[in-house]
Amino acid sequence: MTELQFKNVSFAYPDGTKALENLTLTVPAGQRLAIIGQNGAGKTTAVKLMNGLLKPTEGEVTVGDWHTKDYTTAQVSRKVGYVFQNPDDQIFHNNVALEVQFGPKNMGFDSERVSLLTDWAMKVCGIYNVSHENPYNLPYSVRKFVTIASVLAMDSDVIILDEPTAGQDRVGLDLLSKLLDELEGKGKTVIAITHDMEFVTDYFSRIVVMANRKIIADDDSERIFYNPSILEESMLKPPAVAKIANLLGLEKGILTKDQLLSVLKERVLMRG
Ligand SMILES: Nc1ncnc2c1ncn2[C@@H]1O[C@H](COP(=O)(O)OP(=O)(O)OP(=O)(O)O)[C@@H](O)[C@H]1O
Repeated sequence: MTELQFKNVSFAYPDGTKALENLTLTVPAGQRLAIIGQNGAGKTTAVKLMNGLLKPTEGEVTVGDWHTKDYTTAQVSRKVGYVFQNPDDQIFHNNVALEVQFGPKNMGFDSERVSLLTDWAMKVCGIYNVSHENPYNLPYSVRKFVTIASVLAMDSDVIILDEPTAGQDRVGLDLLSKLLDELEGKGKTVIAITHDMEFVTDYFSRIVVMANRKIIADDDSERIFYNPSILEESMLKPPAVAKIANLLGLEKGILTKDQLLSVLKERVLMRG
């Protein structure tokens, strides 16, 4: 199992744009972590450093006992899979099964392992029944699951999901929820970048907030979404449930629909 570490990491793009300043972060193996923050805060840059697509300008990024700067992107991505925000940046086969098989085949896995991983990945991503389709004949939301399956099939210890809920309806969200449980059961680390605050509060116990190239908070959702200074600095909007609870003058810490309902029911019962 693979721990990820950033030690005093800064990064500037070749044109001189400073995207990250002095990030220090440890993600233990098997953890589920959400990275949130305004546009341009540095989230995508940070995860590209995790899977070796980018190398730190200063500081160290380690994946297990590897310093990413000593390894190629192909080598690091065997340990840290990255599902891009836009599936169309990632799909290049004209058949779903071929697309999902490509990674494990390319990694030299034997044919039995390729077939087991491909079948498992297509099933958990709900695309088994479209395995013979051209991905480009499928809706965006399903293409996104094709790219998730392609990364899962490579069996990396760490999986990064960039905006997984974008364009997903209730069916897609249910699938994602089951997928997260499945990955947790397998001991995989899952790191999601997202602007979907309901998704964060429903599924992630650890949240890293980025603003202006830095990590400004690393905590649970209650301490983040009920902390006005973090919300102001990051310009984040709390989930709708927290806003409603606030308007109703309910106690702090309510973040999910279930929590809200149970507090409201309790109050109704107390009145009755
Ligand atoms: N290839 C690039 N060349 C130069 N600057 C870049 C490049 N990619 C990103 N940047 C800049 O780096 C900074 C951090 O961008 P990044 O994409 O990491 O932010 P983000 O938090 O992921 O934003 P978003 O939520 O919009 O995806 C921004 O100022 C962005 O304009």
